[in-house]
Amino acid sequence: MSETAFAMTDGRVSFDGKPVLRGIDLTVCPGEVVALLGANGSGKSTLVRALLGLTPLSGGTTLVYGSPPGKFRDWWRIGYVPQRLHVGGGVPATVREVVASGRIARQSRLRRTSPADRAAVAHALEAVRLADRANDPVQSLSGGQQQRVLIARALAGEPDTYVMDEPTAGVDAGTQQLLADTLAGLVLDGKTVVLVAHELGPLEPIITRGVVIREGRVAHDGRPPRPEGDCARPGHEHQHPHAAAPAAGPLTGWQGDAS
Ligand SMILES: Nc1ncnc2c1ncn2[C@@H]1O[C@H](COP(=O)(O)OP(=O)(O)OP(=O)(O)O)[C@@H](O)[C@H]1O
Repeated sequence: MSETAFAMTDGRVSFDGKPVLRGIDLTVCPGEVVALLGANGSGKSTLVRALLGLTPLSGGTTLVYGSPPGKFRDWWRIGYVPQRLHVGGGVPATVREVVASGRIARQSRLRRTSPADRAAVAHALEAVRLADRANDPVQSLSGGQQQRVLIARALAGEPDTYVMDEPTAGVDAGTQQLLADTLAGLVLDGKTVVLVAHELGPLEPIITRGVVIREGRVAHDGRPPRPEGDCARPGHEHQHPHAAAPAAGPLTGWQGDAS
């Protein structure tokens, strides 16, 4: 089996005939910490979902550890933190239950929860500092705390590769630093990380590679570019296209050389 986490070649996605990804070539190797950057609506989330096979390609190919997503069986190797803050759906679930669901891909159909499962869940809850909320309904938590639950769910699965769609969106500075410290530990352990970010903030020191997406194409792939302009200022609010008209992102005007 290939140890290349993701390999997309000429990846294309269209929605209602409108091209959103227009020929993406992206390979992610073990131990890389890749930030997908770009303005609102440039296609970052679509790219992440296409890498995971959640959004089908309309052209090109993509492989997860050497297999097309539909044929990939070792999903425990991938820990996905989606962008949406809503967790638990309409079903009342405790924080612990949501985090424990991150172990499912590691469990066989017949095996009951093992001590290793319980230890991994406890460790994940500690890592995001939510152990004291473990028995609370997840809906009773703030948006930022719910984001930490999603991160803990991914941590609990002890995957080889983490895929995080804006893990720091809507979370306070302390939580951003907590996430950065947690990821730094994972990186030291040789884990692979692909994350979507609008502003790197405290994550910047651990990023090994920046991939800037502009209008569905890779505009830069190499050294993480430095943010510039108004959007780089502290306190800048990232806008989502679902909430408002598309806004310029911090890297919109970035024209640096690929390195
Ligand atoms: N399921 C969908 N159906 C139709 N259009 C979609 C769908 N998902 C995304 N789009 C559109 O595709 C484009 C890219 O969206 P995407 O969410 O991938 O961008 P993004 O770079 O992640 O943006 P943001 O930083 O705001 O999250 C946008 O114009 C968006 O409206």
